[in-house]
Amino acid sequence: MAEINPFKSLQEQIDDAAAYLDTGDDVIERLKYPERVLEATLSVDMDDGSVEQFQAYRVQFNGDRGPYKGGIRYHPNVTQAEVTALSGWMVYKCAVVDIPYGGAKGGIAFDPREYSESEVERITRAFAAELRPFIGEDRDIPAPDVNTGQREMNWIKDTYETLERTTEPGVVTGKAPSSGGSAGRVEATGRSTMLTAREAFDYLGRDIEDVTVAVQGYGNAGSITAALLEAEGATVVAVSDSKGGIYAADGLDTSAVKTHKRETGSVVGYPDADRELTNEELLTADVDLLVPAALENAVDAGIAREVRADVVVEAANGPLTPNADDVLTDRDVYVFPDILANAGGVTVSYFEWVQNRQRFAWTEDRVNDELERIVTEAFDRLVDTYESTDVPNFRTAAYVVAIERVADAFDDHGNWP
Ligand SMILES: NC(=O)C1=CN([C@@H]2O[C@H](COP(=O)(O)OP(=O)(O)OC[C@H]3O[C@@H](n4cnc5c(N)ncnc54)[C@H](O)[C@@H]3O)[C@@H](O)[C@H]2O)C=CC1
Ligand SMILES: O=C(O)CCC(=O)C(=O)O
Repeated sequence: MAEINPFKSLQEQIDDAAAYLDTGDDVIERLKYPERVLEATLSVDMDDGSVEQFQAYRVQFNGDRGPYKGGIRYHPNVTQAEVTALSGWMVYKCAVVDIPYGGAKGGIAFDPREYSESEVERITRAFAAELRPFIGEDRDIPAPDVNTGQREMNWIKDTYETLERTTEPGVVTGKAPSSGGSAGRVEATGRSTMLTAREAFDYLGRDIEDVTVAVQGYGNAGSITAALLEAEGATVVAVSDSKGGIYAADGLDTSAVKTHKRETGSVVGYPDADRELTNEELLTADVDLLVPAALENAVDAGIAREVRADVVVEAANGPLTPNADDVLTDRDVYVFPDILANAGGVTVSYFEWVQNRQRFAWTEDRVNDELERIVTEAFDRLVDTYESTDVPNFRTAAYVVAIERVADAFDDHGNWP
């Protein structure tokens, strides 16, 4: 497959939506490019006494609606183009669910599984020290993404607070509750994916209890989506991770699969599966709902022609190439986009930030109720836009809603010469 630049995909998505908006071309052009890119080379001491260098990025794409917000990814394939796309998707995601943030994203190009815990800590603290002048609870607020979680967020908060000689828990979200993290943040991304799927099948007049599901990627987003869909009565028949997939016609026990992955490092080898699947077999499995929950560009046009699910709900950011999107639209497959379906993560990050600023912790029930309200309202707004305009699909509907909100904020605050 030819390499697809995710930043170009983002720009195409914006252009697709712009055709349905009155927003001026000059504003649309501005909304297609990042405001600021930080690239840092981190020189870090390794356990054996050597020094290794790591490329790190933080892209602040747009701050018209509030402080920059978005996760930090550790992965060998991290590039400036990828981080830029991810930062742009954050802008439109925050706008779709109407929370008061702009968008940013960060990443370090390395595989943390190849390093000791103390090496990962030094790499993270080195990055936090470089980020220090650019972040802050009113400026730019990092959070977890692929291969990062509470541990890394706690280190970033501690490094920042130590260097700034302050306490500012809202400088990052996705922290452990002991460091000011919110109840429900770990589950939040999967919860919004489940809520989007539930609303989608309801909208299509179908019972979630009759739905079979395949989930690509069994990390934070994928495994929680699978568990919450199972709790809603859906049957999760196929899941995968970077080592391969598994299938069980009568349904997998999502919790037992998670335990197996924790103990062995993969879903592969789970003893109660009927058989193993390749990545492509998983994406084209005969199911009602496909949830891509791994990385960008997982589904290209060739795979899209073979997808048998008639509903796709994106837990990952950018899992479909633009051509795959076109193929699925032509085939009348409903795609509910990432900027709605995985927005639960940043929404509960927002709740965490509010709690940090108020020094007042919410209960998990309150977090989940507020999240459900925000996701269902955003879903309804997308449906209204989809039905009242000529947009071809829910992704374009989502960008129409989001771009309008960002452009309004830009218009309202005016421009510098
Ligand atoms: N963690 C969060 O709060 C949020 C995550 N997301 C997005 O969700 C996606 C997954 O992120 P997380 O679950 O946080 O990461 P994670 O690191 O917890 O899990 C990623 C999973 O994807 C699997 N994977 C990687 N390559 C694969 C492949 N080719 N085929 C099948 N599985 C593969 C990995 O083995 C792992 O199980 C990313 O696109 C991320 O940007 C979006 C919103 C928030
Ligand atoms: O929780 C956050 O602030 C951002 C999560 C994230 O990186 C994402 O939604 O892709």
